[in-house]
Amino acid sequence: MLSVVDHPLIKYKVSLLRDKNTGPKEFRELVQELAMFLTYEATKNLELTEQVVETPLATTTGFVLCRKIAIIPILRAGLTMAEGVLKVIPNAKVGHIGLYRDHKTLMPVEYYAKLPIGIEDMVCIIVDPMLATGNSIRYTIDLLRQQGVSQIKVLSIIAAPEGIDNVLSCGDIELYLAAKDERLNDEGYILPGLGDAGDRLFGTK
Ligand SMILES: O=P(O)(O)OC[C@H]1O[C@H](OP(=O)(O)OP(=O)(O)O)[C@H](O)[C@@H]1O
Ligand SMILES: O=c1cc[nH]c(=O)[nH]1
Ligand SMILES: [Mg+2]
Repeated sequence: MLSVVDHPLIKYKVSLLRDKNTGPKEFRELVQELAMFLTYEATKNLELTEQVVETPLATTTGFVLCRKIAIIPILRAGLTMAEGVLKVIPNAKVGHIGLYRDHKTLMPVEYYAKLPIGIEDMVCIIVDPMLATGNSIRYTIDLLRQQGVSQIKVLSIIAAPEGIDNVLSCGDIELYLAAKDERLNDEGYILPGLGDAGDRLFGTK
């Protein structure tokens, strides 16, 4: 399932993010805000159970989420998105997956993984602002499935068509995007994209 979330504020904020003159402070704030918007859309179908709640005046029916949520940021750039998701779901667990792309093969290289105990029963939300070839997200989906996870949502800000096809071919995935771009360039960067998200977030270039 693919959803390119169509909203004027998302379009406006993605445009600011793309701008090469947007500095790291504003860039980080925009990534967090866009993650919050995508979370709102991606959590619309979460299951609830009823729970009695006492207001100061009466007893009424309230609701709680049926299942625990785990946010899975792909390092480094996913970390800032995770902060945005946590603002909306503060009790979520966080499982970190450290990946970098080999510049020649464009395949992900794992350097860290720490997942919450009991993750197999949680709804997992993978976050990474850039979906280029899709290999990093695909690797993370495979890793989660090996741990027994069955419900996976993916939030990404900008995606290339090649990466979208790659991720959707994993099957039984909900993919939420803020923008679908034109293509990848020869170095595997998204066009028009926004450049290197990790470097812009953390000032490493
Ligand atoms: O869809 P893919 O082709 O796999 O590319 C996307 C990945 O590339 C970037 O990470 P990068 O490897 O630059 O590492 P970084 O986040 O540490 O900068 C980005 O944050 C994604 O994780
Ligand atoms: O365009 C791209 C592709 C991968 N990673 C990025 O940060 N940007
Ligand atoms: Mg990465």
